[in-house]
Amino acid sequence: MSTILIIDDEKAIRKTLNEILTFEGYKVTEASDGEEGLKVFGSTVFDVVLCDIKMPKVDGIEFLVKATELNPDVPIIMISGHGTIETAVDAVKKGAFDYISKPPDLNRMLITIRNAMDRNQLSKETRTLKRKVGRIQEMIGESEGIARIKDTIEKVAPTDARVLVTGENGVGKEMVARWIHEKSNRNGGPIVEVNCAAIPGELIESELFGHEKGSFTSAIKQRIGKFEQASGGTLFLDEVGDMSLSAQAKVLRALQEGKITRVGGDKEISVDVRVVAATNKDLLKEVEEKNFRLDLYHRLGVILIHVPSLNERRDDIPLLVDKFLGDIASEYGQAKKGIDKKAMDALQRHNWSGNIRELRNVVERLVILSGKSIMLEDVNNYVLPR
Ligand SMILES: Nc1ncnc2c1ncn2[C@@H]1O[C@H](COP(=O)(O)OP(=O)(O)OP(=O)(O)O)[C@@H](O)[C@H]1O
Repeated sequence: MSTILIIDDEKAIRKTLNEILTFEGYKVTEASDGEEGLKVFGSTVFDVVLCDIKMPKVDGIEFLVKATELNPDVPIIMISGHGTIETAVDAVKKGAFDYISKPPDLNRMLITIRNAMDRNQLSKETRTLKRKVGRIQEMIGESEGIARIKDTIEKVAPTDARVLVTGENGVGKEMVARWIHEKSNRNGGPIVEVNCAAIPGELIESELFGHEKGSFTSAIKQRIGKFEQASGGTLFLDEVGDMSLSAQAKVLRALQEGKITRVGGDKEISVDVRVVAATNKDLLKEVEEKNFRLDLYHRLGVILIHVPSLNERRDDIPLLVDKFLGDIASEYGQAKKGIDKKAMDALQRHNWSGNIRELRNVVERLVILSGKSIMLEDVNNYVLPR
């Protein structure tokens, strides 16, 4: 059922609009001023908002500006009273979907709402399409290790089971997480990534759970956290081994109860999120050293997927080299370069230290520096022995 938020300080108007729209089959929520409107808007996603311009505390324009910052996708229709038409036009310039005049003409109002709903639907579809176009790359590899991973992904993706992906840097852990999401029933929803190592300890909780305005010095406005953003989809916690113990405790609670509380807030918000985590650390060792909670380890690692390093799956190297030769050629707008068998054998035997990213860099270097075709001597010259 499509949802509408009505914000108006005049009770009679709210009541009338509510009755009409409920009769039309919409689910309606009311707020009596911009401040209350922002609170409700911040905790629920509506399809359309109807907002009066002249209101006490936070007026319609202020609501529009703040709400658009919080979620630019929800169309907001301004309700303009006598003398606020100019402001209404201004509001449209500021991003409002449209405006209707008070007292509203019933047909025009319903058409405007229908159009707003259509635009909302369209932007949702565009997002889904964009996700599909920006599709994740194919997972290359026929080695036993990769075949087992692909098989596990097929089995676990459609369940909501949590998965912990382990392996060295650059082995393809993120790719595994993206495929789990892609093959799951949540693939219409978002996959939201958090790199726990890249976020300073004191900010991680606000990053994950969001914060209310003023909850700490730099919290100048309300912010939705990654758990909420990922609702209906998948949350990918990368480098989970680097998360602080206090954030671990909150993540554990979120996983146990399916609820989060924003930093500085007191309301519990339900989230429907599947978590896939990844780490290059030995988490059980981290548990022994008291850097990681055992209970969280068990919560995260229902299914364990270990991605082997490149040196442990040498059979895949020729396939990866071939794929990169193709990718690089199309990036450069050139014909795909050939590679001599001896050169390929040398790449396959090479002692790789930096996994797939290093392999790709090496292939790119060879494409740039070698002649018509990549020869053994190019590999000897341009790939440092280890
Ligand atoms: N099997 C594969 N086939 C093709 N490309 C791959 C494969 N595995 C990884 N890649 C590519 O290698 C790069 C590194 O992969 P990814 O980011 O998934 O690794 P990671 O283990 O998550 O790395 P990090 O530990 O640095 O987060 C990416 O560009 C990815 O597309």
